[in-house]
Amino acid sequence: MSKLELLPAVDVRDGQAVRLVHGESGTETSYGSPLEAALAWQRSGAEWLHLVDLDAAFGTGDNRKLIAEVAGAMDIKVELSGGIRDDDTLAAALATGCTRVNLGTAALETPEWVAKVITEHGDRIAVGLDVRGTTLRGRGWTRDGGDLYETLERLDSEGCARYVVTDIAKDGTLQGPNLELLRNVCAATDRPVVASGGVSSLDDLRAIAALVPLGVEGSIVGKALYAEAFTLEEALEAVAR
Ligand SMILES: O=C(O)c1ccccc1NCC(=O)[C@H](O)[C@H](O)COP(=O)(O)O
Repeated sequence: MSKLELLPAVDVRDGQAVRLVHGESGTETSYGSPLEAALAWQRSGAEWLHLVDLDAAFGTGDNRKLIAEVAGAMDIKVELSGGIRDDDTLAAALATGCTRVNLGTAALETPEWVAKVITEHGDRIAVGLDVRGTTLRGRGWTRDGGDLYETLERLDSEGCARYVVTDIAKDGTLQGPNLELLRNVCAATDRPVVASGGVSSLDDLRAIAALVPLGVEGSIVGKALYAEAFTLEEALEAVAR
């Protein structure tokens, strides 16, 4: 059985590494330099970094230069998210050398473009399914964007390689992941799923790791690491077997 991949998160707002609650603008707690945070996760043994440009996601500008600097400084794999919605933003994201990008809003608002870039870039494209209940949210999670399972069926048929599934109600709250949502999404698709939102403890990570046989491939971890609920070394050890 494969082990669960862990993706420590660095979410960037106004040049700073921050954590949000429910992904809401205005709830930021700042954790300083994004580059320092990313390098710290790399030194701690991370194999992946989940890097988010929150300003690009919210439409309040972007941190493009800084994001490219952070991605370029990494020796590990990088998943890049936030505001990637057209040819220009996709080209800039891919040019950072990241392993893959995570499209959110575009999958809801410009499905033809997303189908095209899935065909062009294969598994360098993942789609973020950010939900409240079973309703998808776009534009930095501020607008409704359709039904989770209908969208999943469409993206599957277009060849989408993997999904990053976030329960917004859990995100940044340290309330534990939505395991039922993860099980339901895994039952609806044969593509790998990356879990996101709510991880609070090593037991949460073990519970997500138990879903690997169902199709969960990885878990993003944000707030719990910054709040020092556990160390990344402990997390990697917890999911190593
Ligand atoms: O990923 C995005 O595009 C995004 C857009 C708007 C608000 C938040 C966004 N991402 C947040 C994350 O990816 C978090 O880092 C991740 O879900 C970790 O959550 P947690 O472990 O609960 O801090």
